[in-house]
Amino acid sequence: MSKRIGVFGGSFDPVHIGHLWIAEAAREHLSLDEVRWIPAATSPLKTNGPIASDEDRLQMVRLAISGNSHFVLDERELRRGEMSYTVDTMTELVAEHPGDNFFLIIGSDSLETFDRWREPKRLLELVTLAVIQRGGDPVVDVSVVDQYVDANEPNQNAVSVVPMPLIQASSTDVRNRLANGKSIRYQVPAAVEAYLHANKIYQR
Ligand SMILES: Nc1ncnc2c1ncn2[C@@H]1O[C@H](COP(=O)(O)OP(=O)(O)OP(=O)(O)O)[C@@H](O)[C@H]1O
Ligand SMILES: O=C(O)c1ccc[n+]([C@@H]2O[C@H](COP(=O)([O-])O)[C@@H](O)[C@H]2O)c1
Repeated sequence: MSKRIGVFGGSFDPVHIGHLWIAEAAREHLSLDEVRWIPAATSPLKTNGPIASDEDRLQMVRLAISGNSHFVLDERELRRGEMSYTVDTMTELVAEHPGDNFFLIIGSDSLETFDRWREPKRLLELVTLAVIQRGGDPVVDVSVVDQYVDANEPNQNAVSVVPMPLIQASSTDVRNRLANGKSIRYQVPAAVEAYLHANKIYQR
């Protein structure tokens, strides 16, 4: 039987409660069999690179998703290194899972930049975008993909918007709060909070 696989890429610098809620909402709404979490080495539009080390970001995602049998950690982008182009990752995954259906989970801010991603047209041949409206951002506008989708082609369902309460959590906010000695309790899972404090990550 073919599987429905969610792919959730991010810098996860660090992973926060918004990421977990988004992944779970997408899993439920789209009846996904699994959500594959893929920490990026360097996200192509964040060229300064992440602040925490690859190992720390990986470990925090590991802690965050532990206990959820639908969530899987996929280390391929960190192993590959350099710039993490999603089209490269999806080409590999689709070749490894012929016949399965892939859904790329992204926030509305990521969708807004989609025309600057590498090979967006080819990427849309490989996945359906599962978009989540981000709290504080303009209302999601899926028309950015229109230029890449031929209305006569079978792949018309390029985008699915996942309904869920708006969340304003962001990694930037978590990092800033830590740098200023503020509480991050309940903004990241307790195990991630303990890891950040124990290893003095993002703290001044
Ligand atoms: N609160 C949120 N609501 C909706 N989508 C989100 C939210 N937080 C993150 N995302 C999405 O999750 C994916 C991975 O996010 P990422 O790891 O870059 O964290 P971030 O919080 O966006 O980071 P930063 O604040 O440092 O830019 C992106 O597609 C992003 O749009
Ligand atoms: O492939 C691209 O060109 C591309 C451009 C921007 C972002 N992405 C991916 O989108 C995901 C979220 O990115 P970010 O910047 O919010 O961490 C992450 O997996 C990135 O690799 C991918």
